[in-house]
Amino acid sequence: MTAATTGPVLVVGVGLIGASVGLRLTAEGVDVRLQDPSRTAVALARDVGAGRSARPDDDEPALVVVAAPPDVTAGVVRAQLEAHPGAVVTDVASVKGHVLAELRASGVPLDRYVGSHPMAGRERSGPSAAVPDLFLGRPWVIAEAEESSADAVLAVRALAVDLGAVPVTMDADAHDAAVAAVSHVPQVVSSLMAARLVGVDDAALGLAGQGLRDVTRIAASDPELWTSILAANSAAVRPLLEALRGDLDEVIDALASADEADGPETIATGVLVTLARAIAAGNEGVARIPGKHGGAQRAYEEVTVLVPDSPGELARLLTEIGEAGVNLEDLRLEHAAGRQVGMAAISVLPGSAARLEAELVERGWRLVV
Ligand SMILES: NC(=O)C1=CN([C@@H]2O[C@H](COP(=O)(O)OP(=O)(O)OC[C@H]3O[C@@H](n4cnc5c(N)ncnc54)[C@H](O)[C@@H]3O)[C@@H](O)[C@H]2O)C=CC1
Ligand SMILES: O=C(O)C(=O)Cc1ccc(O)cc1
Repeated sequence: MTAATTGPVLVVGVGLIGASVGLRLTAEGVDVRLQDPSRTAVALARDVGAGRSARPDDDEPALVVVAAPPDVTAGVVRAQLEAHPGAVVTDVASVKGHVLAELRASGVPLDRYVGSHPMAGRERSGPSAAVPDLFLGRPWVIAEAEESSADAVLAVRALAVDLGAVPVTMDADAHDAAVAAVSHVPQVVSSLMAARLVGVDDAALGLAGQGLRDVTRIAASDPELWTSILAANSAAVRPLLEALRGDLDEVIDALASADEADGPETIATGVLVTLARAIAAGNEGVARIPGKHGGAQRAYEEVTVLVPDSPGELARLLTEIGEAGVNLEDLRLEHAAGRQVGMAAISVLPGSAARLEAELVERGWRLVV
């Protein structure tokens, strides 16, 4: 066993996140027990290999991981602190300030409690969507409170590391402001955008490309979970949405002026620059998103290859890129609706694209140029 987490670990709430924690810890040889008000969820989590059902006569857990919906998390954490007086208790709820405030108000001693939040998820929920590598390389926020003991903090950091994540220390309020900007507001924007597609006719949707897919990917998320997250982080999310509404109003006003004009020359002064600034500000923002290894985003070169839609073709392409001695930095697949071919956009280090293109053409691949 290589894990620093020795267990036993009790996972309370065995949906996507809880069962993913259990899967990885079980694979590391840790004794994991599963508990959930849904007996089906427990049985399913057990079946996928996340651990075994908790029993009333179990010995005491060393660590309890609460992975229940955010609105019930504080109550469940409190019950676990009281039920297991020797255990460290953490929770993984997406909002931290609300949970901590509720726990403080309850008066329960918090030395054995350390809130946390893995920045990893999927659009699907429940134990059947669990995967052991969900947290690999992802940030895991450790939102220690003033009351948290050093030992408890160490145990939760060790858990994050054992799950392959990268622990990041932040206090609860800073965490909530950060996730409002990088996770919660993007969810609202994506959902609202996707909702606008409901009335769009099929012919128009057939023209959709990767741009629309990129903007709406997370709109497939679970409505119940996100209702709970947004309600619990309303104080941090609302001002950002108000600022966004201001930006939208500026763009709408500019478009209204452009609409009234007969051509670019007659558009009122300042209108076009408003539009250009909106897009340029987006360029500036997107350049700030860290790249795949967490550092500043790198400018990769991209080679786009047509891949026949038949078994083994993508694997053959990847093998041949390796044989060409070029390191694949990233891979994006695009599917053209109704066509028997896909497009693989291969990101490579600057300076490598021309060589890779030549190698692939020589091997008979068709490139999109
Ligand atoms: N889904 C995601 O992408 C991420 C979710 N989180 C957080 O993880 C937590 C769990 O989310 P998911 O696993 O996605 O949800 P899920 O819906 O897959 O699973 C939640 C589980 O909690 C159980 N549950 C409900 N009430 C409970 C209670 N009172 N006590 C114990 N268990 C209870 C449910 O029966 C269900 O099995 C949430 O707090 C969420 O904010 C954190 C990071 C990412
Ligand atoms: O937001 C993201 O980028 C995700 O990867 C999914 C996610 C959803 C909810 C969370 O609390 C944390 C992460």
